[in-house]
Amino acid sequence: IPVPSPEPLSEPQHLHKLFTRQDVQSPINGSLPNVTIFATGGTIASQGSSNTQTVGYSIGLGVQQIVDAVPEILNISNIAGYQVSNVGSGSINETILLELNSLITAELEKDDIAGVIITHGTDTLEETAFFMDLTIDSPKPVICVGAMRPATALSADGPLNLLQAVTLAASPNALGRGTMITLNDRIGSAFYTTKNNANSLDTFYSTEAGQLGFFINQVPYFYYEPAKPIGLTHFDLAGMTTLPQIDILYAHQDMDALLFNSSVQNGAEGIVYAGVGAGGMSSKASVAAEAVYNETGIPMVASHRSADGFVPADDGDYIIASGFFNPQKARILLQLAVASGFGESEIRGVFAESYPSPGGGMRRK
Ligand SMILES: NC(=O)C[C@H](N)C(=O)O
Repeated sequence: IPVPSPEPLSEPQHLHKLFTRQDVQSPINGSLPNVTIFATGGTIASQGSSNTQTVGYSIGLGVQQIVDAVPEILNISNIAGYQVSNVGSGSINETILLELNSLITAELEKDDIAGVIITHGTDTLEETAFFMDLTIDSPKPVICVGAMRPATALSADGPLNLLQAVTLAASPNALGRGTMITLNDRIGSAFYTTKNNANSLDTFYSTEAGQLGFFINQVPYFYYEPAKPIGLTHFDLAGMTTLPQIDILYAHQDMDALLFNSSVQNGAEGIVYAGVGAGGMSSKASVAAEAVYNETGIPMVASHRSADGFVPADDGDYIIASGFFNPQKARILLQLAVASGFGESEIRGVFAESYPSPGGGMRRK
């Protein structure tokens, strides 16, 4: 198949409204719901040099091309699109998150909008989805979608994923469920869903609390009535233009004790560490972490490097337990809490609310 050679875009290109409903070839159908797509890049916007290339491809498709590849979506919705960025999701940053938040908030306030979609690389999609779940206060659906194969690949998954995302965003059944992640027929909760496999199509398969529903012949089927996760804290980002630096440190055998100091010296205002087991680290790193905490008072959150699991409240520890949150989600939560000016006990409360923690706090000092 002929493949154009796209110019990879390395820098985010913000706020280009590429098309409106009027620009789309088919006339606006007043009986269809309106859905707006916010495109950020990722594999769903990528092309390879052949139809068998599934690694090492380049980002280069804009939102208009992504939509043009799935004309069927115009049978179920009127579509508008914004190109917010066109980057691999490892390059999504606070600027893009804040822009997405304010654009989506404004879009969902419009009476004639049924829901919105974020097209996104899958690598960090769960972070953006979690961020939106915590910061967008609307019953209308926010659907995050991506692809694991580039658009040029044999059996590319992006087109059907997009069709399902649009179906979901336009579905009355999706109301009141917060931000969702959809990929490969599955509908997952942004609060709990995690990327599980670096390469396979079913990467957002999650075994525990994350699964909300499934597409059956492109009809979204939900297992439960609309519900919000226990402990979801809403953060109001009005007027916020930056977010604090929160670092993630990865624990391992013989973990370097200086990592905590380096983070703080580089400007971190909070640290999450991906602990061994249920939030552990080497004794020398532990001594260093506590010294940094005593000196700076910055919040430190223990998560787990294992793919799944739980870090329990440890009464008496200065460290805040992440509960069910993996390191990348704990980082988003800590970032929003620090950005909101929360003190340590409030931050502790925000984490503790999402898991069983008798007494509500863990810190004795
Ligand atoms: N499947 C993907 O979308 C991966 C891609 N590297 C990303 O932007 O996250």
